[in-house]
Amino acid sequence: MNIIIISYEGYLERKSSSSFAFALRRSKHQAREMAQALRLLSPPATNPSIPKFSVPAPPGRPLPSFPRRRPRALRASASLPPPDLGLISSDGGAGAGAAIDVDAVTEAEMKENGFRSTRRTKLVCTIGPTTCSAEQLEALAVGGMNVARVNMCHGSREWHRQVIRQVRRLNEEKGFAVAVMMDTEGSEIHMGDLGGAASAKAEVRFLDGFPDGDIWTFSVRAFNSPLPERTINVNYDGFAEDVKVGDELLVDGGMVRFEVIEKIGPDVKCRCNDPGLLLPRANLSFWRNGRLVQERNAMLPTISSKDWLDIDFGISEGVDFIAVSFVKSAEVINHLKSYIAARCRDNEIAIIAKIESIDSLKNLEDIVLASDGAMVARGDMGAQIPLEEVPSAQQKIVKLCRQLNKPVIVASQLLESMIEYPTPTRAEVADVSEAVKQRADALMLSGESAMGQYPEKALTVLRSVSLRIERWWREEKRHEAMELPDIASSFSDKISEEICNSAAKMANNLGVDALFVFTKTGHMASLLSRCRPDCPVFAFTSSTSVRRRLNLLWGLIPFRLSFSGDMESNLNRTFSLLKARGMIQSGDLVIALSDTLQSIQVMNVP
Ligand SMILES: Nc1ncnc2c1ncn2[C@@H]1O[C@H](COP(=O)(O)OP(=O)(O)O)[C@@H](O)[C@H]1O
Ligand SMILES: C=C(OP(=O)(O)O)C(=O)O
Ligand SMILES: [K+]
Ligand SMILES: [Mg+2]
Repeated sequence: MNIIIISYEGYLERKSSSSFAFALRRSKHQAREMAQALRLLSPPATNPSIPKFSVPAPPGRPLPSFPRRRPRALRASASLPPPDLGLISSDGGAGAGAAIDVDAVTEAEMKENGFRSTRRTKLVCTIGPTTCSAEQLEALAVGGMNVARVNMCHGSREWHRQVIRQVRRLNEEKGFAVAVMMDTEGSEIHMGDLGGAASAKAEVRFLDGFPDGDIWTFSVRAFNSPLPERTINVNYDGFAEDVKVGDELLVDGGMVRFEVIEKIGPDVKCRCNDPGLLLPRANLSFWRNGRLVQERNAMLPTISSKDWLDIDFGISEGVDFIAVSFVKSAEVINHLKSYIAARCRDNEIAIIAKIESIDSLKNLEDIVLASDGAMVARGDMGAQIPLEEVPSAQQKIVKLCRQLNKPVIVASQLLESMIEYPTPTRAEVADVSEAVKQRADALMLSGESAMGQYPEKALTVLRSVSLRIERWWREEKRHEAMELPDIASSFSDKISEEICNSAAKMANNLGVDALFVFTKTGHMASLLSRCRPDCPVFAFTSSTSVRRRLNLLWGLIPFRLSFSGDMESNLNRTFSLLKARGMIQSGDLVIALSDTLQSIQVMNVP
């Protein structure tokens, strides 16, 4: 099949020469004439002088000129208005059956501030005891939560089921498009549940000026509740055999530290060296001579038998993402993907690899390539590599994911102090800004939203810092010259990639208001997001699940809309639907792409 590109009045389209004559519609008459003039309709064998992908300029025709945009009326208030919670998929008066699904929060934000200033960085909130009610979930959705994460380390399956269904109900009834991410427990070592207590304090006192830490027993024995005083259950049977006297035991990535002082059968006695709060089911790791010990626990499978049951549960509840804890190699991701493909009709679950172990850093590129996205899981990573190496690992992972076109989430302790206090530290704000400057796709709250006292305030901080830093980036015009390597695996993908790279560049150079992409699988939308263009990307897809998954990607505003292969009618319908809802205005300058036609078109909204 020979590929040609036709251009007329700001419109470029890719067509196979065989289907070209049929596909031409009346409105493209000029392009046909032009193509004929250039003898593009004859096969290249007889026309070897026309190189592939050359975009011929119409002879004697001036470049299309773009009327200047009308400035958008900006209102003074920068705060997020309450969303219009009306019937969201109504067609806005644009004709029966012409419905479009729009996120209620985004719609309100766009009406208020114009779409140039919508937030590009996506926000993930871990749901826990303080945020699991319908009202609290709604408050987070209104506050900008794009993805709700449930952590299978904690809570019962029934509890998670209620949360997932509540999120779905909110989406259906109130017009949100919050995606659900299930995070596996993994088979790493962790503490038991503290016999029901919310937390316990491990302390260090001073006797005659010398530190004297509490002695705690970490045991693999099964206890009847209540647990004996200062006793912690450990979930891994090999624990007591694997640790040695003198080892350092890190709880929760080093938030509390102990030294192993004695082993008595299944009991390991430890003295607290660095005091802190012990939380139920906190992760445990042990270090010897300044290095992480990975003995038999390194042989445990990444996905435990309990994880497989959780994954089945996630599939049956229709989660959008599964985040896999402590990934060591690409193999486990491939295995999980084929498991899901065999059980899930349209392969509708995206797999996020959590980068948190030494092995995952060693095999980073293979793992990221095999996955649909990655998470910089700084909590456990900080217990596996020296803390001072975490920031450079983060930067490396974020950069690699962008290059390989995989969404990346920066997670853990972004606003840790807000678990207890209503205001973040300056250092936390700087950390959030750094992740936004690195242009990560998403930021994640853990304890801040799962069990903290100020979940909505923490989300507000993420939202406002993201908006401010993104604006700063645009105002300073600091287009970073990141090399985006070719990633296409087929010729057709290569075309999509070139179209998206060019469209993003054109969008910046022309100062367009928005990129529109009509996408079936979301792939072309992801390629646009990868370019991090200055303007927002409106992604139209006919699948509700693709739409929810696109919610994780930087700069994308996903809409659900059924569309045809006819770009002209798609665009006309989309324009009138969005205009009727007050989301775009006549005169807005738009670049529209389609992945079925592999086309690119520059135009003003009529
Ligand atoms: N479903 C839940 N039920 C109870 N507590 C939870 C739940 N999810 C999270 N939490 C609490 O929030 C804290 C932070 O969540 P997260 O970072 O996801 O877990 P972890 O601290 O185990 O890595 C947890 O330590 C736990 O105390
Ligand atoms: C996100 C992380 O994983 P989890 O909260 O499940 O331990 C982390 O370790 O940073
Ligand atoms: K987890
Ligand atoms: Mg972790």
